[in-house]
Amino acid sequence: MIKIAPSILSADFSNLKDELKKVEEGGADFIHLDIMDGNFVPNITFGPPVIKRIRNVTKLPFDAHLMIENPERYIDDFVDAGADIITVHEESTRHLHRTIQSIKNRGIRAGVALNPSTPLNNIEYIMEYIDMVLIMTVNPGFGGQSFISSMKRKISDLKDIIDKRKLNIEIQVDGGIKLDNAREIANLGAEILVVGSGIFAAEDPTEETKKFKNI
Ligand SMILES: O=C(CO)[C@@H](O)[C@H](O)COP(=O)(O)O
Ligand SMILES: [Fe+2]
Repeated sequence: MIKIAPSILSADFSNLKDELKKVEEGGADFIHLDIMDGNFVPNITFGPPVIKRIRNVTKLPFDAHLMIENPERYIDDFVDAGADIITVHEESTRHLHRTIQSIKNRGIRAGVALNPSTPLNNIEYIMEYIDMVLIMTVNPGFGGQSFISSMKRKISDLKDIIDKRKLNIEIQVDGGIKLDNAREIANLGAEILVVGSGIFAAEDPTEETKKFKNI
């Protein structure tokens, strides 16, 4: 079954506890946390203190998507706050291998995210060290954008590479995923779908999460 990671970027921040409960009840597999620094991306969101607070209100694993420059400076803070997976952008650090090592050394899962224009080649030599690749299907920074259709080929190319090299890597896809394109994206090889506005802008996020689980 497809794994669903609701992104709280589109949730009601004044009522995060209830928002988390709603998607947990709907069968969400992860909580996707979009961390933005106003530098790597134009938007600013939240950081470790918020994560630490919400860690107590759900048992779901926290999937932290760091859209920040030089994320190596903050790995320990995010692990200490309760992140179970940390994904860093390939474009955000000069020393990707070292950054991945510092995530793995803390005993959690490491992912690498690629902006739409970043080729898969850029992660060729570090793939054996990571647990997940996040294919961005919008430009990072905001929820509610449209899926960039040329990313479909990127997802299936990544799936081929993983299969050919027999790597143990999950493919996560993030941006513009709605009920009407989710099945197609899953069929290309995506195993974890991040859904923000598609769940939290809906009237009933619990029911919407169930629908995504059943695509
Ligand atoms: O990382 C990001 C945006 O930078 C995403 O996780 C979005 O939050 C997904 O939102 P939708 O496109 O599903 O509304
Ligand atoms: Fe994200």
